[in-house]
Amino acid sequence: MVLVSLTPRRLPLAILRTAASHQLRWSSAGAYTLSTPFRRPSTADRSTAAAKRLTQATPATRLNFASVSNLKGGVRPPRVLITGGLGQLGISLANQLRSRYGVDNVVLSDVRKPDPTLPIAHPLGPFVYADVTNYPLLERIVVDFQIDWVVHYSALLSAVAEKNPARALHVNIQGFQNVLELARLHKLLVFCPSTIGAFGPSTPKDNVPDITIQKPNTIYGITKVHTELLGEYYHEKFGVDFRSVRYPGILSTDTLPGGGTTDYAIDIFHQAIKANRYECFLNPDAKLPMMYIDDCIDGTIQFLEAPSSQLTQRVYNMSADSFSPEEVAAIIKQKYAPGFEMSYAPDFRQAIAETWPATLNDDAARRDWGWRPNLTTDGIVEVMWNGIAQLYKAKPATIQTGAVSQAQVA
Ligand SMILES: NC(=O)C1=CN([C@@H]2O[C@H](COP(=O)(O)OP(=O)(O)OC[C@H]3O[C@@H](n4cnc5c(N)ncnc54)[C@H](O)[C@@H]3O)[C@@H](O)[C@H]2O)C=CC1
Ligand SMILES: CC(=O)[C@H](N)C(=O)O
Repeated sequence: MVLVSLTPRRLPLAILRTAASHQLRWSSAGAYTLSTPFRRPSTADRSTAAAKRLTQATPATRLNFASVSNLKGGVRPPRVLITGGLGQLGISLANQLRSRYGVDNVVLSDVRKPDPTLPIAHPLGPFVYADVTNYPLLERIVVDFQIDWVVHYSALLSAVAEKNPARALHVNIQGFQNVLELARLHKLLVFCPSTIGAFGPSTPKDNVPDITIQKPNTIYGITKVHTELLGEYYHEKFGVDFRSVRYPGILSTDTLPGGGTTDYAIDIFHQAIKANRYECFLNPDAKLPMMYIDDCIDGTIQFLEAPSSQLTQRVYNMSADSFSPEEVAAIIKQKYAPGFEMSYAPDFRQAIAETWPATLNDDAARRDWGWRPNLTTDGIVEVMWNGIAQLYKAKPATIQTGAVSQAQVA
């Protein structure tokens, strides 16, 4: 894989190229508009390539960037920095945003070197090293690349954080504070996800609303409550366009989970397809909110592009469906692998799962910015099974399995 960095001198050319070759059009109103307004794809769409789906023109309605972002006059698409960009979510978001805004307008950053087997759709797009705890380095990237939006994905997830609390505090708290300060000084839109882990043992279990008791007892949860509160503070006090959603556990086929409590829901498919058995680190009835990655990424883009004036709050629950290990195992056994055997050896992650909600209420996200998931449990299991089975058929040698998350938290 060859990676190039985009220098500021190349930016105007990059923008022109983007406008010419992608879906951007110069409108009579004197603004670049995106001829494909964000459209939530139907389930049927999912058989076609994501990039193709997002670049098909539907000229009837047009998105003027001026209405959705901090861009002056809406004269160009946003330039986006994704921190933690090589993680489970960053790669998928970058693939979609690069199809939508132009490859050079989406800068990926991380502290690890991109592995050629990662499913990066545009490997020649800009990639930079950025430790989010290093403020001057982050500022340099924001200035050099003339960044407008930061999607701040760098974080240690629940299980990894619990094993290394000091590091989690540093990365999750210092990293976010750095991004917020940059947003204040350089007028950036900041999206930083929160999680179901921002709730705790005293939160109600079911149909959990946006505003409720939040007293998590994990380091991860504590750092995410800090994210929510500090982001809201910067919004109120300094007018920073801070946005956050509480993601549930996200399931993906071609990117691996980073060491969380919900990782079993991906591992189970790898092990079922390879060995027809799985030992789960949560109890059979540990029901948690879950979502397929396409819904997560589509919803995130929809939220990023929503006019700020439409948002009645800065942090939203975002839900698709909920299931427990025994429920997903039953579907696998019934529909895909009759001989599949599931056993249970709950570890410290069970104690974390017990403090998280089983179901979320996301009415406000649906009302304010039109959030709708496409897939519920049966659909999620179907795309996971088919997608991972396909991976093993196509290129088994390159697949790192679900054991990765076990190793990370050992
Ligand atoms: N994947 C999920 O199920 C959920 C994720 N989230 C949140 O979404 C965000 C992204 O999550 P994932 O992609 O799943 O995580 P991940 O663990 O797969 O990726 C995180 C990335 O951050 C990078 N990173 C670690 N320390 C760093 C540092 N000091 N500087 C810069 N980068 C650093 C890692 O190298 C990694 O590539 C996180 O904030 C997470 O809390 C929230 C709920 C669910
Ligand atoms: C739900 C999350 O935040 C993440 N997947 C984790 O399990 O830590």
